[in-house]
Amino acid sequence: MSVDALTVALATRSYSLDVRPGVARSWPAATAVRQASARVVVTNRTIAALYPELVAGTQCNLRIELEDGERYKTADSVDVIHSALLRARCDRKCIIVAVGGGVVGDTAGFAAATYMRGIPFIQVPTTLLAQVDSSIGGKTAINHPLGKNMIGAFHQPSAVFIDPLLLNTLPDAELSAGFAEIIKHALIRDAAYLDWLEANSAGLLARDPELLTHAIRRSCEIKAAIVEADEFETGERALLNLGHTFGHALEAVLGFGTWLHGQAVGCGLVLATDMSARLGLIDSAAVARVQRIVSAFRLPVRVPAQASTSALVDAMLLDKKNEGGRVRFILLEAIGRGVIRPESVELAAQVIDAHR
Ligand SMILES: NC(=O)c1ccc[n+]([C@@H]2O[C@H](COP(=O)([O-])OP(=O)(O)OC[C@H]3O[C@@H](n4cnc5c(N)ncnc54)[C@H](O)[C@@H]3O)[C@@H](O)[C@H]2O)c1
Ligand SMILES: O=C(O)C(=O)C[C@@H](O)[C@H](O)[C@H](O)COP(=O)(O)O
Ligand SMILES: [Zn+2]
Repeated sequence: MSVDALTVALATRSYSLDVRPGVARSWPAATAVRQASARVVVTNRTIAALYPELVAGTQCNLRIELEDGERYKTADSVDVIHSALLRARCDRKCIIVAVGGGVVGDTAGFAAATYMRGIPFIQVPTTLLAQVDSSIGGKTAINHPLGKNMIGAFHQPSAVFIDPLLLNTLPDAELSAGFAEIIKHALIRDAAYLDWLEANSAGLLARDPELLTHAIRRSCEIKAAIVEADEFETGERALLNLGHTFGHALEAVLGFGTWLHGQAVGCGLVLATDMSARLGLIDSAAVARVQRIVSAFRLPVRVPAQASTSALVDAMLLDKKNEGGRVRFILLEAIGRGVIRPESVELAAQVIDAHR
């Protein structure tokens, strides 16, 4: 496996994405960590049991273990973090180190964004999904009972340590979930990457280290470039939401944690491609192809019966991309080329019904 450092170069500052086997252990050496008044590791019980050396020891002044799961990506968990920081008298120079998947990263990141109006944090992502997507770009959020990621802030990490070796312990379903975001990156930006993913699905699912490292690197490059161009999602960053208008609605309607985020996004990618075909933007052969690829990575492609179409449409009406009462969808003009368009929810409802 190769050694790679990528950079996210924002208008105001830059930070590195260090992609390397074993790099997770070097988070205490990061400049931001060395300069901090105290180091607060936020993780969950599963990670703390699997990787005690990453989340304890002399490098860590305080460790906060959250409950594991999407249903704990809540205001209560943020309160647990804030209360622990206050009890330990942490000042504005302390740093939060998020060691975990997207749930830990989003929750700890939002706690960092809001504690004393903002303290620094770094990301040590431990799932494939977090390594290719959620640890990069500074979107932090918690869920509200009425909608996904409804309460949040843009707060960029000071550094990201991406260690592919941590994926050895990841359950198969969680690995597959990460591929939903990877397929998304290919669909919006890089047709050749999709060809490569299609040709290498078996090796990637078998966790071939060379293939996995290539996918992590390519996805990080795509996400970093989009975030650099549009940090606060005033334009093209919304492309990273391909599959999410449907996906977030599925997560909320099924109940947070019933489907993994990646599973909901996988199904959402098929629905968004079908919607694009119905609008004449893309060939209908693309729908069958995207469905085949999503299935090959062991992700769902059918909308479950318990999520009614009307409930899904109601959830889509709450999407953060909506403007002036119009639902904005991310669609495909071609494989490798995403586009953002307001469209009717009636068409979205037809698409949902066609994929029961
Ligand atoms: N901020 C963003 O830009 C962004 C992007 C994509 C997704 N997200 C969010 O990320 C969340 C999903 O993240 P996720 O897929 O990482 O789920 P997750 O954080 O729930 O982690 C998945 C499961 O794997 C376990 N786990 C983590 N690392 C492990 C390891 N190395 N070995 C064994 N088990 C491990 C976790 O304890 C958990 O049970 C969603 O809430 C989603 O909304 C945010
Ligand atoms: O970074 C982004 O921008 C994304 O949209 C990445 C998505 O994969 C991620 O799930 C994100 O949290 C969704 O953002 P939201 O604004 O729709 O809540
Ligand atoms: Zn996502």
